Amino acid sequence: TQDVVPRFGVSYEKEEDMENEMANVDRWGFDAFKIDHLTNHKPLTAVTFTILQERGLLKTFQIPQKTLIAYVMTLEGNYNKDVKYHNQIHAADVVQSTNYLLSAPALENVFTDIEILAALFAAAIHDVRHPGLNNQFLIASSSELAILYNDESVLENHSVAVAFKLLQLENCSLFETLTKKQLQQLRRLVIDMVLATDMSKHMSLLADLKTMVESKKVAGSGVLLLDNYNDRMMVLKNLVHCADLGNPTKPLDIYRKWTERVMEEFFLQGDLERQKGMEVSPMMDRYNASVEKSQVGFIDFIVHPLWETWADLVYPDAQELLDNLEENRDWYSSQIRNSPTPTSEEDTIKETDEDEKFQFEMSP
Ligand SMILES: COc1ccc(C2=NN(C3CCN(c4nc(N)nc5ccccc45)CC3)C(=O)[C@@H]3CC=CC[C@H]23)cc1OC
Ligand SMILES: [Mg+2]
Ligand SMILES: [Zn+2]
Repeated sequence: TQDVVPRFGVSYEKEEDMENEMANVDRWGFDAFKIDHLTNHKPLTAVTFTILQERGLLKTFQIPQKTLIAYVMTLEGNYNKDVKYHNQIHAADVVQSTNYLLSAPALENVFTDIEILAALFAAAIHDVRHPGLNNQFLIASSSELAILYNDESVLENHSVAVAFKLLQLENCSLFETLTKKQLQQLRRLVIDMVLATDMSKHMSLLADLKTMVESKKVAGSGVLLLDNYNDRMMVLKNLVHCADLGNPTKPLDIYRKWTERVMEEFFLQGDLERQKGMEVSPMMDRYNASVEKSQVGFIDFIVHPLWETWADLVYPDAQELLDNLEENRDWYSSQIRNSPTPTSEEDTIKETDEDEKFQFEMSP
């Protein structure tokens, strides 16, 4: 008999609080931190189980509930709880954000069930076993992982490999009910989407998205027409990439918590670089950082250009997210400790030069 599983896949004490928070699972203001607290650090299992169940994907692919729970619990256990940002709460946030973006009216009936399953699975696994250090550090320190992956998307390759390895564990064979062809298609989609979360691919991904928006083909009903595999793949890669870069588009109180965590993680890497006599990476020197300036630069150079283009693609479905982003950018800009207002022309120029320092080139 199908033994009964808990409503959200995991056990929790406060029934009412859990139901109230999970009621927001389809909203952009969903608070993954609250679910982390209510589930005793199992937010990824709760979110992934609830969303796959809600989309009817377990039924569609005949996936037993207990197999899904066993797999995602194991996956969640392979996220590093001591890492401040790239942990299971970030994974739960990206799954929930990916689900929201997939639900845009402009994308209704655009993607197949296998593509939707692949995108949600890619979001769930995309940072598993993240060490709290970036690719540049792993490469510069000749880490085992950089040697294994020849300096190419080291973290992203590692996360995909670990996630697929976990599928071979006892009672974790999540995709055993899929046909050989479905599994081949899913594996290709997942590898491509997770590898596309490597920020060194950002500029080319955005360029492809811009090209598509310029030549956007829309059916009469306003739904996007994606009539070939490459276009569908490119939109899915950008969708998960947007979810991964979604923090600044969230309600300010949630966004600020992500900023606090990512800066803690970056500063710990900076401490390690300093200890090892390496050059301390930009934004990672706790003794010489402006958190607010970093966020304004991050939004101006990376997040806004991407989200502005995404909002064009799915117009008008992402307008509220773009508004949040612009409001949040203004808030962080207003928080930049107000250096004395420059009294003359050359002071103004000097201050701008100071800001230049914050735009460092994306790694090749
Ligand atoms: C909430 O706040 C953050 C959340 C995530 C990240 C993440 N940052 N990054 C990098 C992206 C490119 N960066 C910048 N590039 C260029 N040209 N200019 C910049 C100007 C100002 C700041 C950054 C940059 C460096 C960091 C990752 O690689 C992580 C892993 C994957 C996705 C995003 C993550 C940063 C946050 O705040 C800075
Ligand atoms: Mg990543
Ligand atoms: Zn991520």
